[in-house]
Amino acid sequence: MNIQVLGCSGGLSGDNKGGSTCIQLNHNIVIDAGTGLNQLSLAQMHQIRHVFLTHSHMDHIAALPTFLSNQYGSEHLPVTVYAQAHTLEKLKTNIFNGDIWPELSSMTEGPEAILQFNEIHPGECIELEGLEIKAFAVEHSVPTVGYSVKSQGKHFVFPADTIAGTQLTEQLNRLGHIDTLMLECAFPDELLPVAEKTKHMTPGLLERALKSLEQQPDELWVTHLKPSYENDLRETLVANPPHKNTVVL
Ligand SMILES: Nc1ncnc2c1ncn2[C@@H]1O[C@@H]2COP(=O)(O)O[C@H]2[C@H]1O
Repeated sequence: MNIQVLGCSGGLSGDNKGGSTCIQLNHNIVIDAGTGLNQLSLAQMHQIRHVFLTHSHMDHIAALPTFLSNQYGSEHLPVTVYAQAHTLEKLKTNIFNGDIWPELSSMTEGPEAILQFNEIHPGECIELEGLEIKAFAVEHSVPTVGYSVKSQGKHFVFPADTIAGTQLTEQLNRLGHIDTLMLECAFPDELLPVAEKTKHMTPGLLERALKSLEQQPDELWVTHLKPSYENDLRETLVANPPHKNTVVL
């Protein structure tokens, strides 16, 4: 498994590195379609056939409409977008509605058929090209799933945007040994009330979530730092790493 984090910022980062959430699992599968997707060349974008969405928030879908339009002319159509019913419905109603962007999800015949939606349910496992991709429900401000990805004996887990709590602990414990856990940390501890309201992590909550696990992952990737607090969060996480193998992305 050669995972590439194309973007993992919790917003518009104001630098030229990465972008918002997009994780490439192999040459044709990504999780989320944030602006990090723009790290790929056009030829690489044409290879992408499967997009697994965690939830409907803009920083996770921002590049999806323009990415799909880039697919005209690609040889490998359609692109399948996997998401929960809530996310698919919001995309149809608010994005692919003929006003903001063409109604791509209704164009199912002929050369315009570049997109198909595939509803997924928490607990469902999809096998694609030697990867086992399993969705699991997490607690966020809109219906959200994380993904567990197994391939070649390795286990990568991305709980997406979420807050520490019983649901996250139970889901992660159920998944067994994790090689790489990619957990978010959006706000500093001083903004705990905002984190609680928006269902995100702070360094303190991240530490609490890790301590609640029956088994520690081999390594922790920390993501989704909100740009306004990024420097502060990096300092805190480097000074007090929540795990012995912590990488702050
Ligand atoms: N009360 C709030 N205070 C600060 N930021 C907020 C508030 N509500 C929503 N947001 C922002 O809106 C964003 C929506 O996407 P996120 O959940 O990633 O993160 C959220 C926050 O960055």
